[in-house]
Amino acid sequence: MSGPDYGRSFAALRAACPDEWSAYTDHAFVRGLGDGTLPQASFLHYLVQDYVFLVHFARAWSLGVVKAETMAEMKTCARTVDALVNHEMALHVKTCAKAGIEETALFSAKEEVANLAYTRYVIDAGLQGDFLDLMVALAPCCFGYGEIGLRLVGAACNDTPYADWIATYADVDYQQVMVSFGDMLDAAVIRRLGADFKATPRWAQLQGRFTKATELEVGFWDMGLLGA
Ligand SMILES: Cc1ncc(CO)c(N)n1
Repeated sequence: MSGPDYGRSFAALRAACPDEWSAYTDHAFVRGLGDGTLPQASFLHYLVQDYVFLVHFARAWSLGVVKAETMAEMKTCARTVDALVNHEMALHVKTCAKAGIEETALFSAKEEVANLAYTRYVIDAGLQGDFLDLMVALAPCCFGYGEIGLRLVGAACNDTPYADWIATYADVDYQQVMVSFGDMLDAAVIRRLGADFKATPRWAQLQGRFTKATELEVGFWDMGLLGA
């Protein structure tokens, strides 16, 4: 199954871990969002955890500003922090408010282990490694949700209660952020590893980080299903 065009680096990373990638993007939780069969309690449980996730995820992207080597890299990272904290999280705040959960409760929600493991893995990739280590650890989250959003919005079921969630990730603004992230990632990879990046020893290590982050996304969906 091919995905949206978010650049060469992402296409190569995704193609090298097909099992992990489909376990993530075609997870039972995702199917339940698409056909509306996901229990509301599971969804709310996930969404509260995802708010906490986005707090730490925004911290990880902020580290990208610190590790950037070009103005284009810095701008993409700064823009993504803005998109996360000022746009994507609005979905969580609005949806939870309708269910009677206030934003202060979201901010102080108890973080589950699968959630904590994921974001701290990403932050550590950036602390221990360089800009590329950080970017490939961030990539599955961003591109995966872009791919899921596009697939679900094109699917038949119109009466899923999760249409707002789907619309957030299928939205042209989110998709545009993904396309520019993909362009920036390609440029960052070529700048550091050269056009033949896939032949470098470094690429195998970066692939390992991407695959691990993809596995941690699967764990996040599992947590969402179990928590309700
Ligand atoms: C767990 C997770 N992965 C990716 C995204 C997309 O930003 C999200 N909101 N949550």
